[in-house]
Amino acid sequence: MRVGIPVFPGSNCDRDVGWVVESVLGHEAVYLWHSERDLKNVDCIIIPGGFSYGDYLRAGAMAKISPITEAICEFAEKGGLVMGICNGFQILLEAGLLPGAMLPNKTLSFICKFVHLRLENNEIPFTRLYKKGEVLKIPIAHAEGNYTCPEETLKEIEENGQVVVRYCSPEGVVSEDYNPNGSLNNIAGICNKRGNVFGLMPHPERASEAILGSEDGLRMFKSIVESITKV
Ligand SMILES: NC(=O)CC[C@H](N)C(=O)O
Repeated sequence: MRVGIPVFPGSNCDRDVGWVVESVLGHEAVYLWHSERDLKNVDCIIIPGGFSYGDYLRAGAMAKISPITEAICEFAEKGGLVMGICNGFQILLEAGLLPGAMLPNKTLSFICKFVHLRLENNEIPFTRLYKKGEVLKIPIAHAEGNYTCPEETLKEIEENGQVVVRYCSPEGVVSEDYNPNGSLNNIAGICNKRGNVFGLMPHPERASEAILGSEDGLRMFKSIVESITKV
């Protein structure tokens, strides 16, 4: 399988995602430079974390108009699988592939730590190897992860099952005490209505090997592989 990993000036998790794809899973990572429009026949796209274009204006606001993002939007419209991690999620929001927007964290600081997530939807291609209600330990590292959207959108995404992961306690309790950044309804990741585009603030690639303190993120990558190779 060929996994496309877009690289923007300021991306800093592209090689980490590439490591998981190649060294942990044994698939091919294809790096796609931001000024290219050719997706090089990849099977799926994983937009990595980082600070695309220095997070100027707003995180993801400049990346949304780069040629590679236009190509990714066309790929997603045709049903291609696109996952955005952290800055990748911010780019998907800015590009309109996912609903809502990010505000600065409620603490107004950069937060880098392990958090717990409750898996709310295991019926999309990115989470099929998890159990619904499972608690995952995966780290966050961001300054703009405070998810917001209009009230009607929130109602819609909740009713459609588009909230895929939520910040929670180690026991799986969702409460304000375990909301690191102020996100509405403790939202950590959402998908589009069709389920082929998924964005999350936590970094599954940083929780894909035991030596990193958790392997709970690995099944997201394995789920994508399975969805593509075993449809
Ligand atoms: N880890 C990342 O992707 C970086 C975070 C992001 N650009 C922010 O600070 O909000």
